[in-house]
Amino acid sequence: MLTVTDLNKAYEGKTVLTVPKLTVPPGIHYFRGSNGSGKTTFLRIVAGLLPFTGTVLLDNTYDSQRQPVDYRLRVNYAEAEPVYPDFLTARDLTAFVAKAKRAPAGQVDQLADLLGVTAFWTQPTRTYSSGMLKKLSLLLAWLGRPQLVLLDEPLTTLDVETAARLFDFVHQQVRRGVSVWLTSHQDVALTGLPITATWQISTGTIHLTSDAFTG
Ligand SMILES: Nc1ncnc2c1ncn2[C@@H]1O[C@H](COP(=O)(O)OP(=O)(O)OP(=O)(O)O)[C@@H](O)[C@H]1O
Repeated sequence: MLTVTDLNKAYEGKTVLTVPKLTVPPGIHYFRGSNGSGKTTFLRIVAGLLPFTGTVLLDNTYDSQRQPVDYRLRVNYAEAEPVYPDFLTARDLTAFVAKAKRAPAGQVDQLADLLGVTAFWTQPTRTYSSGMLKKLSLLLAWLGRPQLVLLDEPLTTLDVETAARLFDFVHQQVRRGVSVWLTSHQDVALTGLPITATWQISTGTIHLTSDAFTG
């Protein structure tokens, strides 16, 4: 469903990631790697948020750089450590992203209830704990009708009850055909999700480590 070709990413002239060719089928994909290996860089590239050279193509149709609007309607991303303008509330940010992502009616309320964001809906984000910021970022990542949702470290700072509800919801979405990629320094088995394949990011590139492809 997603193909990466001739990817090269450098920061300040120093290459951190080189991926000659990578094809990731639908399903739940786990990207692991040590600190600084390039997981966030890779997810941000796939999310269409970082400049790079090469091609990222969704479903052999949507090029992240040539058709950024169509592409980003289909690929959503939740940051590992979300940062928002501190005067905005969950309600403000959700309204903005819901419009951009063309969220269907009722979706915002459903997700806000699921993730417990309703409890601090009108508070400015400067008053949020790290877990509250995480819940908001996870809500934003499901808005619209994404085909691929990228979750960077979804387990960190999330309370156990919310995590259970989130991963139950993720599993439902996967059964409906949505693909999910995630990174985690914690045991990914904690998500309870059936992982399609695990990928290792190291020495500046990406390799498949286990190939279940059961999805
Ligand atoms: N804005 C930046 N400017 C310069 N170098 C950067 C920048 N962002 C990341 N890097 C470098 O790119 C490499 C990959 O970083 P990245 O954040 O993608 O790693 P990561 O695998 O997500 O790490 P972690 O597990 O610690 O979150 C690191 O060497 C890092 O120092």
